[in-house]
Amino acid sequence: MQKYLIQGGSRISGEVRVQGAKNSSLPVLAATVVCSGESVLHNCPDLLDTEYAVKILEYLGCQCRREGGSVIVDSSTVSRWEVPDRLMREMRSSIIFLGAIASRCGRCRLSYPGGCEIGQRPIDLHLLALQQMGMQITEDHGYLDCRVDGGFKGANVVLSFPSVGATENVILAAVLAKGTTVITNAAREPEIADLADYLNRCGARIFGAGEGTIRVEGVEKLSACEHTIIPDRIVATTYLTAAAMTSGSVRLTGVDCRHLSSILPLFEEAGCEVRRLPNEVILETSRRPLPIGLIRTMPYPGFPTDAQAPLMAMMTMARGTSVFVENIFENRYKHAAELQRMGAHIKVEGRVAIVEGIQRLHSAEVAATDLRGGAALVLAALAAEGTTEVGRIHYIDRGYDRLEQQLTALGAHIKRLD
Ligand SMILES: CC(=O)N[C@H]1[C@@H](OP(=O)(O)OP(=O)(O)OC[C@H]2O[C@@H](n3ccc(=O)[nH]c3=O)[C@H](O)[C@@H]2O)O[C@H](CO)[C@@H](O)[C@@H]1O
Ligand SMILES: C=C(OP(=O)(O)O)C(=O)O
Repeated sequence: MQKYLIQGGSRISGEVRVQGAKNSSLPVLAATVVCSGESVLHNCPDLLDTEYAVKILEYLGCQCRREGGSVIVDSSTVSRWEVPDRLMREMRSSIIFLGAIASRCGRCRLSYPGGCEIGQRPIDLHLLALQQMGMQITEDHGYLDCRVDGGFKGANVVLSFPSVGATENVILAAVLAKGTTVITNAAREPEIADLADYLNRCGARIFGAGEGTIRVEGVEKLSACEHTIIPDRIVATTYLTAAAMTSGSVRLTGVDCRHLSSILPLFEEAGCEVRRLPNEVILETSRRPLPIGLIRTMPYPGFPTDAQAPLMAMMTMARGTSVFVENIFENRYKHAAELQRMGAHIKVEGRVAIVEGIQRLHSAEVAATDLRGGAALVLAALAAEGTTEVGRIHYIDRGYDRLEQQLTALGAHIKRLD
């Protein structure tokens, strides 16, 4: 298993172009199944998860190729409607293929999705909504055998929680449905709006994506298009944190500041100077971070759960105490125990974590527990005294495109070892 060796103490400084968003590229790759023809997806990050999505597309019969930062998918040759268990288990986003395949083929057979263990992550909201739209589901030895005889029908879908994945699945079912679908309490994440932008370019009629109520008028046919994936707001946060923890300075290019509106003020609260330009953010600081009183994770536009672990790493070395409340996933503090190995003072009680900042973290042998928890350990190692070994970095490879190259260019001492 590969690991990182990170010699801490260097100031992170320089410019980095932020990759395309994992959480946009995965549903958009799944959505290519409902659009016949060749989709060209620019700014599509090169990650383990996008590789898995491409493997699913190829299994379904699509022709896929990568040309630099773009992935090209020709879905005119889709010939299968099932996803094997080994591919379903590789990532959470595999479940988004359910709406897409059933929409295209009227049938779909797949098992429960895998991915990082940060909570139970049921798919009840996805299944309930798709059933309301006419899907019949039979459970068969761990597989879901799904049929939509006569195709999906528009429905009024009320989500009891604004689930990102359930909203995406309903949109994919609704674009080719007969009639109109209204999603109430839809997720408002920018990645939902990006999925809708792609589909609308292909001929879909989706209104209100990015808001709490989305209306989708079903159309007969969708034709593939060219689309550029939005920047990754969590990766942007990770690089900002690296600079903030090392008294450094970083200029992020290719970002959308609107997507960082719940995040940038927290860096200011931590004492960093933050400048917002149209597609850039510059962060500078020369001192240890100040504590950020209370950080509660919330659905967008609130503070994102995916940024909780990186910010916790930063607060371990703040000049005071901070409190985190994780409201989205019930088991998303696994990184706390690893940060403690590096000297961090963290007390976890259910959904609350109290982080008492210390002067300096020290090196240790630690292991990534999930994607963002792994990123938090890399950040802690950059700021720590000595050389830290971060194991199980395949979790980090799920979501970060060339992380060590980018950090090296910013002045970090980081090596990947086999
Ligand atoms: C690929 C992708 O886009 N992943 C993101 C997506 O995950 P994902 O789409 O899985 O997250 P959801 O918004 O669905 O989950 C939020 C909460 O709802 C619960 N829930 C969800 C569906 C369901 O059927 N039943 C149910 O109870 C989940 O267990 C969780 O507690 O949004 C999360 C919340 O912003 C992010 O952390 C993930 O990075
Ligand atoms: C939890 C995450 O992703 P996924 O939903 O793909 O597991 C994440 O990106 O932090």
